[in-house]
Amino acid sequence: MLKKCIVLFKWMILLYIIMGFMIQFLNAYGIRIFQELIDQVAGIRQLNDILGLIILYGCILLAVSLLNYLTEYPQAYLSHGIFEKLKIMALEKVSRMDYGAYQNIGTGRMIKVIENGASAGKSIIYSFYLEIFSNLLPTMLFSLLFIGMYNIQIMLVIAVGYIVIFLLTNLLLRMLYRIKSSLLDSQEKLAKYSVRGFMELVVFRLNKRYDKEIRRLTATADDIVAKNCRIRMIHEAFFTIFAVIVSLLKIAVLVYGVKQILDGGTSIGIVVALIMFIDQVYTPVAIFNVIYVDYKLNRVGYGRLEQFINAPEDANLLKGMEAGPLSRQIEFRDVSFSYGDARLLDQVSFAIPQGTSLAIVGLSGSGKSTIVKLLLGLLKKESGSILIDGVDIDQIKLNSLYDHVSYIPQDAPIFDATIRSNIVFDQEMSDEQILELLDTVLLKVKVMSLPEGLDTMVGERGIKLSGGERQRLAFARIMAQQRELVILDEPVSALDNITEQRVMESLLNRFSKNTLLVIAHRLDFVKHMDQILLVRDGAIVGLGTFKELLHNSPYFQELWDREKRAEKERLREEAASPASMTNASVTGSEMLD
Ligand SMILES: Nc1ncnc2c1ncn2[C@@H]1O[C@H](COP(=O)(O)OP(=O)(O)OP(=O)(O)O)[C@@H](O)[C@H]1O
Repeated sequence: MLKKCIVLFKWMILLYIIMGFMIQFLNAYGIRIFQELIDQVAGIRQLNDILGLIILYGCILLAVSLLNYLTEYPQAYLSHGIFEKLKIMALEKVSRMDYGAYQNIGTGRMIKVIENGASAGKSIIYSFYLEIFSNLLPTMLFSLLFIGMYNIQIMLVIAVGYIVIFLLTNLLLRMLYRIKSSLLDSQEKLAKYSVRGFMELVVFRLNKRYDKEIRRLTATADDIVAKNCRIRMIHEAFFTIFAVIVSLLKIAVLVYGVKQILDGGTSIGIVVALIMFIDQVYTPVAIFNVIYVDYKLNRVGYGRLEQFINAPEDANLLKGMEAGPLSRQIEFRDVSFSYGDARLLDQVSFAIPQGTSLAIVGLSGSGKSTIVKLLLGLLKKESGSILIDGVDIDQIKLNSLYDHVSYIPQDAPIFDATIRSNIVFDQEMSDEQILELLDTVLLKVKVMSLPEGLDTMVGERGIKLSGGERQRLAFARIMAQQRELVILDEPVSALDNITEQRVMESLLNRFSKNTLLVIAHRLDFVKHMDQILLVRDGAIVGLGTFKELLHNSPYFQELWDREKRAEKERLREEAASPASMTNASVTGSEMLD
């Protein structure tokens, strides 16, 4: 990933490095000219005699200032560009990621891993490699070159000082490593818990979870603060030790230089230049040691992003046979599936001819959504075959299959965008066409009453809409798509009876020629489907029409009786409560408007 980034930004990187070399050459050359100036001033009384040298020195200083300003552009471009690009690459990864691996990571942790990792990746390229090549290397190179011209022995002393500093840093490095690694753990934990708290306001508030969550977060935050303080103190200890070593070195050079001046072996200008060069040559050493520590630490953060980037991908997404228009049938043949070690589906077989409808019914947790996710290729079967027009799903390029499938998942079928975008995605559709669809799902009046109409933002996961409105908006989307296979997971769970009936009639009419697969809890709802698949604890225990199952399957009869009893109970309660009657009729009449 980092290599990809470097290749992507190669021209800007090259420009940045060339500018760095130019600046550092001019800096070193400037010190050299300054030394000549000092030495000439000692013997010359006329300003005119050294005016040329002063002008040259001034020009160098101006050129350095201008170049420093100009490097701001590649600096800003690279630091922000690399950071954002890494985050985009992470999203690209999510687009190809194996669904099971995605489920395992969790959103809060994933966001933190990506943020931390992208920031660490940016620092590795920008604050480490580029800093070395555009600043430290040229500074050291030109400084050593110019020092070597004055005195080879001093060059050697500088080299020894460098080794001492390097060894010291390595010691500190080991300590920092351990703290930083556990710091990342705490930060990811904090992100996980806070994202959970931010997203689940209603559940947390009603269950009074916030106090406990905040206490837990506070403890984690305290831990993060303490670790950051320790990291800072170790960092700063390094700087202090470094400053002491450089000061000692400067004093030694001063003593040695003054002695040489007194013995007539050197000039004042050269001693001043040497002191200036010590700063020049050691600053990169100091910076290198710090950025090396940071680099090692950033490797920890980036390593986590790399782990995420290396998570298994869905091999079928972009590879395999192109799926044409679905024309024959979908068939599950002895399909088994486990979540980890827990076997859920055991040798499931059924078929849906093209253009017919199938309902999957069964108690909660029996495996209905899992069957659908297997059919969508999100989850991968353990054994058996899932045949789409006779071709196993493992051989099909899923991206091409998705052109022929509409799917509404159980929860959050809506994303954070406008009502219009939630329906059309990339299709070209006029407002009239969109409103016609909204009319079919009984949402037109509601949308027209909104100040921003179709351009109303629905909020994260459609939070500004009711549960039923979210479902109906998703229906409008699949009606706009008109694909051959339509899969609905609990499509009417949030609708009242009247709305459910009307919306479902529209849906079944519109999709009468399509293959329709519906997961439903209410059996009443699936009476008119061509086939009903009855699932119990991951096994198929019945397949047939509503009437057939009612005759042949005691389990189906039991579920149907239970539903009838519950319905009667509900009606009795409604009859006994005038308030609820009024409410029910208000809801219904609103919908019928
Ligand atoms: N990612 C997962 N990891 C482990 N177990 C899972 C996972 N997803 C689902 N399960 C388990 O698999 C079983 C079947 O889940 P599934 O969602 O298919 O049930 P369902 O019949 O659709 O239920 P419902 O009607 O409540 O939506 C459940 O017991 C569930 O806890």
